[in-house]
This record gives sequence, structure tokens and C-alpha cells, in this order.
Amino acid sequence: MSKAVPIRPPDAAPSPSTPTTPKSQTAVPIKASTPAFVPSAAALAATHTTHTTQSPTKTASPSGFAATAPVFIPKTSSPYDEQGDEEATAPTGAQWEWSGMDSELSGIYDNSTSYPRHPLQYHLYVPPPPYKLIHNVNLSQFFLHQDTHKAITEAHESQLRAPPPGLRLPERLHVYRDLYPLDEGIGPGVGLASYPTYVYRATSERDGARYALRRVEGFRLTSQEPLSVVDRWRRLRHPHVVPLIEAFSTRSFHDSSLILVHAYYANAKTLGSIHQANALNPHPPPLVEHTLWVYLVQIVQAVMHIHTQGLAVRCINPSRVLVTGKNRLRLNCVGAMDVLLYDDFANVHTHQQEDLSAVGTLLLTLALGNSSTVTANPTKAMEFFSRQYGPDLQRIVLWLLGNRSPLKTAQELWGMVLKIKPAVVAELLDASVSAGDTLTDELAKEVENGRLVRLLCKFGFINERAEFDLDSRWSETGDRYIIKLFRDYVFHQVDEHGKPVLDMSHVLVCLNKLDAGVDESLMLISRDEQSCLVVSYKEVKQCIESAFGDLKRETGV
Ligand SMILES: Nc1ncnc2c1ncn2[C@@H]1O[C@H](COP(=O)(O)OP(=O)(O)OP(=O)(O)O)[C@@H](O)[C@H]1O
Repeated sequence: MSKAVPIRPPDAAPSPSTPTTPKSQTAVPIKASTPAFVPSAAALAATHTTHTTQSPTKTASPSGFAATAPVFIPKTSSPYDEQGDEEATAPTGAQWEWSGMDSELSGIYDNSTSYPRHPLQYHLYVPPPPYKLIHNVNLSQFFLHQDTHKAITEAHESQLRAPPPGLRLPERLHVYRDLYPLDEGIGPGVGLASYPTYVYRATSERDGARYALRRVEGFRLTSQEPLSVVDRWRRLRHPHVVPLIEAFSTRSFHDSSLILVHAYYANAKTLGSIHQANALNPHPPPLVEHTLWVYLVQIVQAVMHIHTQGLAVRCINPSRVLVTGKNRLRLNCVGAMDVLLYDDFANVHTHQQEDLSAVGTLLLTLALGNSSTVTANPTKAMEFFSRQYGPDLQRIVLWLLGNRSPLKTAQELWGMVLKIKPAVVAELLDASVSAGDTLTDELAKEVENGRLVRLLCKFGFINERAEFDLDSRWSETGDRYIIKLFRDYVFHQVDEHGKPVLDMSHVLVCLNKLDAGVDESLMLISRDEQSCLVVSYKEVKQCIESAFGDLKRETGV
């Protein structure tokens, strides 16, 4: 199969709205052939007639598989108008109507209105491929940016890691299985309310998603009442808070443990593991003032939101703040203390004041790189802080750690931050909007790629099926024969020296025209050069739909 046979595209001029096949393709000469694909006379007869006769079919979506999403259907002719091209008029400014509407969606979108639209050129790849792409040159522009790709791949990788043997973890906890320990073994932790805690990544049987399960060792739940606060936390959503999903008790670890289920962020780290000295990170780099402000702004926003809901975090320290991207913070373990120390839950105003002090202590701890000096000698810690950081940050820390009377609020703190450092707040806002823009751009590329992958999957299902290859009626006749020749036309071209042509541009253009089912014609030549078929992309598309339909019928799907 690897020996390629050049197949010449047609001389026929394409429709004005469609780009011509790159010249390099039309210039490919026919080379020596390998004996294969001899179509039967019946097959040729069956295929040759398809060029002009079209039975009107329902408009298919531009994606490879059957349409489920609504599509725009032009009232005038377009590459999607499968009613024939005799009545074709210029597509520009054509009346379009919203069609293919799911019944649930029809209430949301007003499908009674039709309004002028320019038909989308679905046969084009966006962005347009350069004239010729050979040997992966420039290929990167069609895929995710390598930084995003790396981050996502690393996140995937970390999710696939399996626990070392011999841990004897429970096979199943409630609806969670495949437990993997996330604790990095960096020494005794701070735990929660004096209970040691362990974190596991696990997969839910409910939705197949990953979650972070925190086991609070030795905590005995004497009544269901403490779990009532979980509902309040479950409703709380904020970009700087790790959502609490549920809590339950278990004896699967051969003791009484409480399990708190939080959202899972692959490859997340704690602020403590980044900025505090530990076995894995003995010399953390000093924290620059700007980063400390960036942290502060995010934490204040989260705390303010939580306090506004009448709740308090009650566990703000470097181990309980997750870093889930570059300088992207989320308060972790929210709701845990309310369950563990439920008797004290009602003193929310006191806890909120403690939250603010905890933010001050957190800043000091991060600046010093250890918590022991801050607790043992706060004056010394503050002296160090004032030598390293500017007066504005000192003022905030002193305010946070100072007298609680009159009562302080997170809103006041936010007001101070806004007044002192509006530039940092604006910078974070800009950064998050830009990050959204960048991801949308990246996603746009993947929309095109995803579309082609679906199409290629269909090709894969149809071509070279061993069980049907024995049946010459299936693989060498009619629709399937055209698909085979088309596959050669797209992927197996050779140059005048018989060398394979690896031209991504040609592949992308052909596949998109196929996906859109345009009327443009192409000439397909068999490998033995004995037969030659002139078909349109629209017809090839119909062949694929029909062959795929045959397969589905075979499998009973
Ligand atoms: N929701 C989560 N999603 C992903 N990773 C998490 C999540 N929560 C914790 N982790 C990871 O699990 C590891 C242990 O987290 P943990 O909260 O126990 O911190 P710690 O400093 O070890 O705390 P402790 O001192 O209580 O043991 C860290 O690497 C952390 O990034």
C-alpha cells in the first residue's frame, strides 16, 4: 500500500467560490503503477454515472458525522445546497434560515426569523493553509501552541500515573475508585483541626471525572448534622476557590475517617510547597513584592466572596492554597473546618475576623519562607518583612494582624488594595481576559482539526476492512471503490521522481472540500491507470455516507 500512484486532478475549472487545487497537484505526472484496484465493469458503470444525477438528500452537517447541532441552510445555492447547482446564484447576501434546530433549542433561538447572512465557506480551512506545507514545515501553526500543548499533556500524564504497588488503598470509596495518593511526602503536614489528612486523586463512577478526596484520619462523625453545612459550601462557586463536592464518612481505611471531595486540578501545587523550604524544595527563591500583591488580590477576592455568603474559610495557610497555573490561586479545603468543628460553626463573625488575620500571617509566612519564625517571633518576622517589602504592603499586613476592634471586613481590605494598587488589579483583569482570548484562538484551530479527525475516523472505518476486502462486491465496487481512489488522491500522491508528496496543504484542502461536499470535480485514476473517474467532492461525500451507513447496518447500530 505504501507505493504511491500519482493521480491527476481534473482540468475542469472549479466553481468561482472555491479555491483551485494548488498548481503543484495539477502538475503531478502519472508514474509507473502497481497492480491493484482493478474495478469491475459493473463498478465502473455504477460509479461513472454519478456525476450529474443527484437524488436530493437531507442537508448534512459540515462535520463528518450526522448532524445534531443546528446548521445554517442557505435558501440559495451554496456548497451545501444538495438540490443541484442549476439554480445557483451568487451566495453573497443570500437569505439564510436557522434550520436543523433541536426542539429544546427552538425555544431559545427564534427560528421564525430569516435574515440576510453570508454563507460560511465551510470548504475552507481556517486559517487558510499556506501554498504548500511539506515535511511538517510550518505545521505547528495548525495545532495548539506548544506551551498550551505541553501544559495539557503534562496534566494528562499526571492523571494517568498509577500508584506504586503495595499501598493497599481501598479499591472503592463510595462511588470513587482508582485512588492515587497526591501527598508528595514532604514531611509532616499541618492537617486540619489537628487531624492528619491525606489527599487522593480518584475517578467517580458517576461521571468518570477526577476528584480530589481528602481523608481526615480518625475523625468520627457522630451525627449527620455537620454534613448539613456541606450543602451551603457546595453551592459556592468562585474562580479562586476549589469547589467542595460532597463529604461522607468511611471505615474503608480500617478506622473512622471523613472524606471531603473537592474538585481536582491536575498538577496543582500548594503555595507552601512552592515558597516554603521542604525536603523537595530546600531553597525556595525569594518572593518578589509584585507576586505577593498578585497573590493578595486573588485571595482577597475569594475571602470577600465567601464572607458575603455568610461563611468563613477557617483554614488559610500556605498548605491550604492551591496553585493551579502560573500564579493562579484557589483556596483549598473550604468547608472542611465547618464539618470538623461543627459546634463552632455559628460563630461566623469571629471566624471571618480570624480569616483576615490568617491572610496577614500567610503573607508573612510566604515572605519569610517558613512559618516557625512567624509563630515564634512575630516582631522579628515583621522586621524582616519591612526590610524586604515596601510600605504599602507593610501597611496592609499590619492592618490584617492588628487589633480586631473595630471589626474589620474583607470589603475594607479590598477597598485598600484597590486604592493602593489599582495597577495590579487592572493587570490581573487584563491577563484573565487575554488568557480567554488566547484560548479561544487555540480552540478555533482545534475545531478545524476535530472536524478532520471525525472525517478521517470514517475513512479508517471504511478503508481496507479485512472482512469486506474478501468480498469484492463490497471493497472494489461502487461507493467503496471511489473512496479508495479518493484516499489515494488525497494521501498517496507521488512526484515526478516517484517520491511521496507529503503536502498537508493539499490534504487539508481536499478533506475540507469533501467535508463540505462541494460541487467541484476531480479526476480519480486507478493504480493501474486503466480506469479514470470524474466525480465531485459532493459525490465522494455521498459515497462515504453510504458506505458508512452500510457498516452501521452490518453492526446493527
Ligand atoms: N483539589 C486538589 N486538586 C489537585 N491536587 C490537590 C488538590 N488538593 C491537594 N492537592 C495536592 O495534593 C498534595 C497534598 O496536598 P495537601 O493539601 O495535603 O498539602 P500539604 O501541604 O501536604 O497539607 P498537609 O500539611 O495537611 O498534609 C499537594 O501536592 C497538592 O497540590
